[in-house]
Amino acid sequence: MALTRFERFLGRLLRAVVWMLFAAFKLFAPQQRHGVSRLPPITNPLLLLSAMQLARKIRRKEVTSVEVVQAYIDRIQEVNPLINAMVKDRFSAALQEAAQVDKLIEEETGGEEVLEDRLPLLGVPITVKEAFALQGMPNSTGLLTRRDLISGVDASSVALLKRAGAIPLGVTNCSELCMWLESHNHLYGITNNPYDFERIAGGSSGGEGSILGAGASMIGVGSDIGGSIRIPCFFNGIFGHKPSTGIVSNDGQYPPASGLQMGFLCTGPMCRYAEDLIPMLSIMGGPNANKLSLSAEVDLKKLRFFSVPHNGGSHLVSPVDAQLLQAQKMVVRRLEADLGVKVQELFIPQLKYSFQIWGTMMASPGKDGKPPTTFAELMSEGGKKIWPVWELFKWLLGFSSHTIAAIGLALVELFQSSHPSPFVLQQKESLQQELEELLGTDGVLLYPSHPQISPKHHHPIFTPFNFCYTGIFNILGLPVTQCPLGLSEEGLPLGVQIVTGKLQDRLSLATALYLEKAIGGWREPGKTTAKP
Ligand SMILES: CCCCCCCC/C=C\CCCCCCCC(N)=O
Repeated sequence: MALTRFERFLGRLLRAVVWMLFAAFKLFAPQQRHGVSRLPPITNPLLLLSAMQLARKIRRKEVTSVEVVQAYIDRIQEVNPLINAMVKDRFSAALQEAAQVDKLIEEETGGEEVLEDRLPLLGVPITVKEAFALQGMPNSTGLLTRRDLISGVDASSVALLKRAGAIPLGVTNCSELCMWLESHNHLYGITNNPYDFERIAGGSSGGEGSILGAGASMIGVGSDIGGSIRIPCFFNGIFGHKPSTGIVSNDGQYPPASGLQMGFLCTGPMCRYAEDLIPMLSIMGGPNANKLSLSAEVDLKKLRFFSVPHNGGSHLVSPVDAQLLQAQKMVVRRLEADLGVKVQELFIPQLKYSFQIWGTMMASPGKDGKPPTTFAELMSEGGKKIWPVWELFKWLLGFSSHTIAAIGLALVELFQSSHPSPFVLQQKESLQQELEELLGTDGVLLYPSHPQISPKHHHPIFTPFNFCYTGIFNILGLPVTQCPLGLSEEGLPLGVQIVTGKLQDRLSLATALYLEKAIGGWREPGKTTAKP
């Protein structure tokens, strides 16, 4: 049973309405104006080292932690007024902690190896998405009603990074309730893309994406239930990893997942240099990281590679940008030339239903039979669930404390059927089986990160389903590494998702490391406009 004619008609109607709204928006939307159009260049060479290189230098006393932390504070102070990525800092506490680190290193008698083993990130600064609890910092997730909430403890993943010696510099912006492609809310405002301030930094971990892309942080913590690590990593030209389900604890982030969503939400690392992904994942995963055999050597020549260029033409989703298709082809050529492997191009028809699969599974009750918390409940004010239609009315008059994206999601929820379509469930099952068989323990799949290069601010309102290029892998529980692939003709980041079988994270991580060397990885914004 395929989609009914009525469902297809509804899809087309929706597209027509969206394009009419988009045309009206283009005509009347106010343009953002910035005095400065480019990010200032990076002048301090410390900002161009990976976390692993810096940690080594700090341990060897080649540089002090205070110098490194101060370098990052200076860079944040220089760029944050332009990108609005960090929403609350803890600079003086971070400098004090850095001074303690330097003292500890001075007094350590066991040698560098002891420190490396016990405290692999000793003295290295880090940034954290505001949706995670970080002691002493706000944890509003962009909700005005949570504006005074200060975390008393750390989220599990943040605690593990701190225990490894990392020094948090502050928390970064996200979309309202972490459920949108753009990082915008009425508490902190909108985050800009460091490559073009008129474009989005992505969401929901967009503050992390932007601050990392701007060279004002080198490692950060993000979360992803539909692409919230991978979309901002893609738009800001950095690396990110959505781990296999169940490896990194999701405790201590808001909102908590409910229903089946607990199995789709993943916490993971975001960083500028690929070599930091594995150490961060090992730390953030705690004992669970052992399931991934991250230290086992990967011989890329022995892997089977596949490339899927698009989702087969869903009418809800934009076609994949020609420059992204070209970049993915270039990766295929490099893999074939450098490694002598044959990359097989595939079309997987079930991917066309990615959004329907994601939507159905996200709305499903958990194993305990309880339905997930509704978006309107999460948006509640003074303990009362909001009324989406009333909220829309308020928004039109400029009185709502919520973004149009959050209101839109609460409205869509009203029309969601409580009876999942058997056709969609069947597509999900067959896709899961096909991909698990295809990838096994040695398969690597290349898939676009998103059909579009970073859009202009607010434009995702007209293309809300595009996120399903990333969201589908949350439902399937597969690990994905987001890898940058140079810049477009307009100087905006290109990229690709690298997908592997469950618990085979080391394969996509090794492929990303290779591609960083082959293609160049993160590029400093405003410096070069280079095609891949
Ligand atoms: C104002 C327009 C709103 C229309 C809403 C249309 C429905 C689209 C459904 C879901 C969009 C969710 C986007 C999720 C982005 C990433 C989420 C994440 N935390 O990983």
